[in-house]
Amino acid sequence: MAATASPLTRLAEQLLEQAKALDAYNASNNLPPASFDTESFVELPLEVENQRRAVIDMAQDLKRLAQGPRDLLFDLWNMFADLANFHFIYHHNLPQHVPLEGTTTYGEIAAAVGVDEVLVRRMLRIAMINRLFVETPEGRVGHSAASRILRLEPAGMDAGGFFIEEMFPAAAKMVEAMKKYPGSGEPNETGFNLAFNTSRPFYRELQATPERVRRFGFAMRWFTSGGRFSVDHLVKGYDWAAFDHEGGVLVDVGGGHGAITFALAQATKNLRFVVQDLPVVAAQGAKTVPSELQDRVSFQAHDFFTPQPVKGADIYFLRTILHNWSDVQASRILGQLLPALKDGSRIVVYEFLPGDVATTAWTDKQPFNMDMIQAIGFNSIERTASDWARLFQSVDRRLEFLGTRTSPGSNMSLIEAQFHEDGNHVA
Ligand SMILES: C[S@@+](CC[C@H](N)C(=O)[O-])C[C@H]1O[C@@H](n2cnc3c(N)ncnc32)[C@H](O)[C@@H]1O
Repeated sequence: MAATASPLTRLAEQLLEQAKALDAYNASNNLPPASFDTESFVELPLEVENQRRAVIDMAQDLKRLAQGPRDLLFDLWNMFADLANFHFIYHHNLPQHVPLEGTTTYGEIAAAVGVDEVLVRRMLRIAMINRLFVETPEGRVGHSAASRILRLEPAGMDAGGFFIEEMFPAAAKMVEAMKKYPGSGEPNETGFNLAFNTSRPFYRELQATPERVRRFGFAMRWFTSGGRFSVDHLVKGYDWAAFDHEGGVLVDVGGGHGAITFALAQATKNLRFVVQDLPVVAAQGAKTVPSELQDRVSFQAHDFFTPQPVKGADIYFLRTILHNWSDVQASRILGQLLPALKDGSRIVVYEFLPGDVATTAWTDKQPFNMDMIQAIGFNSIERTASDWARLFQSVDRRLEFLGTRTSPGSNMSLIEAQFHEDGNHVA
């Protein structure tokens, strides 16, 4: 009698099937097979994207099964080492010191950044285990696909810089902050506040240093590029055309440097956009409006804890805003919109949406990563669908929660509410 396949073998067999499907997709589209040298799986049809996700989830479990629980624990605990290693790479901007094509030596990199060669070699070899950079058989250094992205896309380094220089120090202080301020929903009683020795909330603290504002804004823009993060999911995932008429207005509340507004403006013809943010952000963003959008896009300095100055807009749009604020603060932000709303105005929120039950799928983890960021830096929460329903209902009975929707292949979700002047939608 044949022995029943073990979980390890079963998983490996299932994975093999999906991996072959991915290879077949590349081959039939004249794409090179996936490798660490070139970027692969950039834009995929939904079915193939689902196969890719299945491979990732199974590979992750396969690795963990093979590791066993002890190695799994060490892997977890050593994550700080990888982050410290990346900090070195970020600080010395090492991707820029490795040529796009061809290779260089550890000595040349060390001389260029003014650091000891042995130290540079140690750091790069650790990075190589994470598939950043490669060492040739001759002992020279070149790019991997991932480090090449960091060389070609400075905003990718900004994204890394935000994680490593803002959130990583704050993370180390999260538990201390929770002990010092038990149950706090205040934005200035966080790990970030202890790490940076400031009483200002994260975004206010950044305002004091325009370079930190710039880096954060560029990071946010970078997060809208590519795959499951692509802004295309938002552009295609909502009926913007229904509002694209003469006189239609969308207010992008806390719209940062305007990345989302620019994408929505490109996809519409008549809709006008007002991007609101704190003064330094709004001033930086205003300088970047593409010339063809200048008659429909404007920036405005506005604190969303004060009354909304644009009255009667069709849509008040908040992307990754409310997740940075506890329920008490988020209710205050929504409350400042109320006097500006007209009958039928929509509040459209775009956020990560963790499921209401636990998951072990690695590809479902992003909303949970974001939830950790909220706990570390903001004393806030990444809300589930039922949390959103509760939040809107608690703000005002005239707000009808219309529900959530997630475009296939997207890792963010749309959450929508509508204002009814007479409150008659209430059953
Ligand atoms: C996570 S970012 C999101 C930016 C943009 N919505 C996006 O998705 O790219 C949060 C934004 O809220 C802005 N912000 C924070 N506090 C604010 C306030 N009190 N009034 C207006 N904007 C604020 C920040 O400056 C930042 O641009």
